[in-house]
Amino acid sequence: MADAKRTNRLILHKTVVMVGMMGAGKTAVGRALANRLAVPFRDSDHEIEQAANMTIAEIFERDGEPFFRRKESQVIDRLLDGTPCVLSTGGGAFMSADNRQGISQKGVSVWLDADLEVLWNRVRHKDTRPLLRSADPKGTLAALYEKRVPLYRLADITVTSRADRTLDEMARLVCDTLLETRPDVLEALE
Ligand SMILES: Nc1ncnc2c1ncn2[C@@H]1O[C@H](COP(=O)(O)OP(=O)(O)O)[C@@H](O)[C@H]1O
Ligand SMILES: O=C(O)C1=C[C@@H](OP(=O)(O)O)[C@@H](O)[C@H](O)C1
Ligand SMILES: [Mg+2]
Repeated sequence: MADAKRTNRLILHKTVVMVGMMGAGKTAVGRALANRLAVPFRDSDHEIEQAANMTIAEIFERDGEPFFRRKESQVIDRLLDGTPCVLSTGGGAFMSADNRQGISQKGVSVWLDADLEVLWNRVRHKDTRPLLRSADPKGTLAALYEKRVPLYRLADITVTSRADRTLDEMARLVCDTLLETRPDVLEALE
């Protein structure tokens, strides 16, 4: 596997869509994975922020969450129709049945599965996530976790994100799992 990376002979046939809770590492691992696969990296939150010239928090505040969700679905649809890339979504994107359908038809979903403590430790120091701007952010995160995990389980591939795994280790694990289980998505040329 390491050789395949070194000789740059990995061919990505379908877009890899990172899903999971806030703090799971979708953005950071997605970027490392794109680098490893030598394909473009896209992040739906970043695309929305750029198009609106506003932060996610400002969009939530001014236009509301339903507006944000519509933009999110549009961005995901558009990027799934482009050349294969790594696409990191926001934590709520996989809750929509329409988004899940588009992702499974045109790409492959990878759930970064982290437990609540790991997630909390990764999001607690930042106030950029509007849904966690509550009186009890840890309780809010826990409630979202309970509600969302059954849907994340529907993802095509699951990779466990433990506290002791680095970003590069995570990217390698996702890459190796795709190579082993999804030759229709990722191919290593001899
Ligand atoms: N496997 C990991 N090892 C170390 N730090 C990580 C790991 N995964 C995520 N992080 C860190 O946790 C924070 C949240 O990650 P991020 O990629 O923004 O998550 P998400 O996009 O899923 O909300 C970032 O500071 C990121 O660098
Ligand atoms: O879980 C969610 O509903 C959200 C997660 C965020 O992205 P990350 O999961 O990348 O933090 C961002 O899309 C928005 O704040 C809403
Ligand atoms: Mg992110």
